[in-house]
Amino acid sequence: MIELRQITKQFGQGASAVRALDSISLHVPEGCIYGVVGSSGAGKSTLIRCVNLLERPSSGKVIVRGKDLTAMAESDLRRERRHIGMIFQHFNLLSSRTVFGNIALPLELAGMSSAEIETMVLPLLELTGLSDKRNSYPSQLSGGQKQRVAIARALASRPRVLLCDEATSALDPATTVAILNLLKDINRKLGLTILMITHEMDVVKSICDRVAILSQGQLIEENDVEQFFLSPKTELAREFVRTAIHEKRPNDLESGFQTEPAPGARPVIRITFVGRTVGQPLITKASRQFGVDISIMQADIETVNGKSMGFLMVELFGSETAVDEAIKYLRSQEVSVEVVGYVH
Ligand SMILES: Nc1ncnc2c1ncn2[C@@H]1O[C@H](COP(=O)(O)OP(=O)(O)OP(=O)(O)O)[C@@H](O)[C@H]1O
Repeated sequence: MIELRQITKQFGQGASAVRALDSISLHVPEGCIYGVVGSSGAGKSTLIRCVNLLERPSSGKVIVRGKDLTAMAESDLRRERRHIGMIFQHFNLLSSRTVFGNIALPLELAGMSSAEIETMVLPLLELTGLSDKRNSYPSQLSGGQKQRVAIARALASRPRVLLCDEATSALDPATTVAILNLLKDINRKLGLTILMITHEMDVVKSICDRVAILSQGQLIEENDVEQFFLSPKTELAREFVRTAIHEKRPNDLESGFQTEPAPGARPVIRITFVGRTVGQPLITKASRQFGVDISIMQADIETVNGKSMGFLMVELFGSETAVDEAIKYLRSQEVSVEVVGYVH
């Protein structure tokens, strides 16, 4: 549905030039909720603004619904943009218009009659839970309600794609959950493809099907969200996963932790698995079968895109051979096993 091919964006020239995006290619399949995460300055806003050409890439192609936007004349591009809705961190509502008036705006600009507008806006008010607020002004609304208006307005022109630029970053945690649930609901009910950029891994954990990591303008890792949580490949991805599962670093839990093996040091391993019940029998089996004592340093069950995932960090006590055998056994099971270090 959305395809970026080798997108590069450079701001400025010469010595002061900033390469905000460096040859980014990604594909967002139809109906997918796709999250792009990255630290501040990684290029997230530039990336999402390139999708509807609010920012024109320096090179590369942007293909949405099979059409190359980068090759379009301005008038065709304006028409095509109607199929691409967008919401922002600070809502961007018109303060002089009511909730109804804000949602109706794109329809008025498209030249629709009042009767047509009414029939389109009323279901959107209902979908976003705003029916009782139709005559309120933005200043009378909470942040969550303002974002609901922005979502309804973005949906008014019946887009096939919704771009979300840090849509929950200005909201408190409970309101964030409500807005994410609304986006998931819209994705399911309308089959809308959603591309969201965020610096919050909790957002990815809650609703995304796929995720990409942006770092210094480059896309360094991309995966199905479950696989991403099971086995992140880069250090930055591991760090993002750690924040999402609120995992403490082993050296904060145990003194004498080190990353390199040493004689007499006990391995610390992280076991990640899908499903609530997988972890416990495996630990018991490994312990019994190989005569290894297993001490749990931390354990957590998280819901990742609707599925339960378990995250265990354990310390293994036993002879070197027994410990190696136990790790080998765990690796042969349907869990992800990573030796994160050693404790003296
Ligand atoms: N209009 C511009 N002119 C010059 N440099 C820019 C412009 N817009 C962005 N940049 C630079 O491009 C890089 C990426 O910025 P961008 O805003 O896309 O990052 P971001 O990941 O969205 O960051 P944040 O999370 O802090 O908003 C930064 O180094 C930024 O300073």
